[in-house]
Amino acid sequence: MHNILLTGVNGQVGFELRRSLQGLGHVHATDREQLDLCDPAAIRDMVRALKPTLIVNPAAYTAVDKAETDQAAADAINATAPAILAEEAKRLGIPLIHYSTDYVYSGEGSAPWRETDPVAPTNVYGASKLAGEEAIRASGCQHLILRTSWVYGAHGKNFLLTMLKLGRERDALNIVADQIGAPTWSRSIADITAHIVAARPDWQAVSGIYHLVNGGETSWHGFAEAIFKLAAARGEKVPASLSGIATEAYPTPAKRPKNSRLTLDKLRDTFGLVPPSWDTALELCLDEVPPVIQGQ
Ligand SMILES: NC(=O)C1=CN([C@@H]2O[C@H](COP(=O)(O)OP(=O)(O)OC[C@H]3O[C@@H](n4cnc5c(N)ncnc54)[C@H](OP(=O)(O)O)[C@@H]3O)[C@@H](O)[C@H]2O)C=CC1
Ligand SMILES: Cc1cn([C@H]2C[C@H](O)[C@@H](COP(=O)(O)OP(=O)(O)O[C@H]3O[C@@H](C)C(=O)[C@@H](O)[C@H]3O)O2)c(=O)[nH]c1=O
Ligand SMILES: [Mg+2]
Repeated sequence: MHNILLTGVNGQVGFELRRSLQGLGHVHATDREQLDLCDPAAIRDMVRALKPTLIVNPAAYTAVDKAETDQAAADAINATAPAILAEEAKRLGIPLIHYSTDYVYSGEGSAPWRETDPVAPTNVYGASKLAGEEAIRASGCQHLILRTSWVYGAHGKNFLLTMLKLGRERDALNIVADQIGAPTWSRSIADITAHIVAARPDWQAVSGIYHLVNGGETSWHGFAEAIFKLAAARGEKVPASLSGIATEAYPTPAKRPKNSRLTLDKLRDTFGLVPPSWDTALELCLDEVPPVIQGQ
């Protein structure tokens, strides 16, 4: 029976982890009020009082554009907090499961990234997440760093829910078509995390970085097309026009990688786990988002 310390329970992945980790032990789920990750002493006190057998840390500073002008906060939550969790995990001799991002890669080229490829983040958020990864590795604790991408779900702030809302409000949408990656359902991330824990791996032997995304690839424009196809089929209003545009035509404070393709070979070869394709996951997720039909 595990005694699991879970952070960021109100986030997309944290919300699903609370559900997926049940049955593996007691889940001590914390939100920002119960455990403020900007407070290193609070993190240490919490871990030392709870004496968990596993720490799972999906909490993060995820506002990519805001991070460009808010680096101190991004670093505190994405780099310093994981460093302290890792130090405490090392002291207790327990594993830490942490989440990272496709935004650690440069985005150059078109070949799918492998976990061993060089990293070169192009924005503050990506750099802060990379610093978190490095601190965990340097701590020497048993760890899984699960790099995911383009996370969405029925809860929280994400591209799926933004598209459904904009689709109701606007007749025309322009969406970037030259950033390629895998939209990933928060539930897929949580379920696969739970499968790994349930398999009781030799944590020392499996410690390292793994990609964990839904299968296949598309652009944000392709993702939006799939969302509106499914939304239209259930009677929701969708935009009359959906255009694919170049990244340069959608200026944002943070630079985003164009190539976010991530191979899943290591996850499959190590744990025998193969996440569903992104379009299958999207259909399953939409089943849980109630349709908004105007005039009803
Ligand atoms: N979202 C995405 O598209 C992607 C996410 N990832 C990574 O996956 C993981 C999960 O992301 P996701 O679930 O989408 O993130 P969310 O932004 O949905 O959730 C993050 C959670 O972290 C919490 N948090 C932020 N600051 C603090 C703090 N100081 N103390 C305690 N809690 C805090 C937030 O709390 P509050 O609700 O109070 O703000 C929120 O509940 C993260 O590591 C992220 O970097 C990787 C690739 C893509
Ligand atoms: C709303 C909107 C977005 N876009 C583009 C901007 C961007 O390139 C893409 C996605 O927009 P978002 O604001 O969701 O992007 P963003 O929040 O940067 O998403 C990223 O979040 C972090 C936390 C990660 O780790 C990444 O994997 C990735 O999911 O769509 C349009 O082209 N048109 C639009 O109308
Ligand atoms: Mg976002």
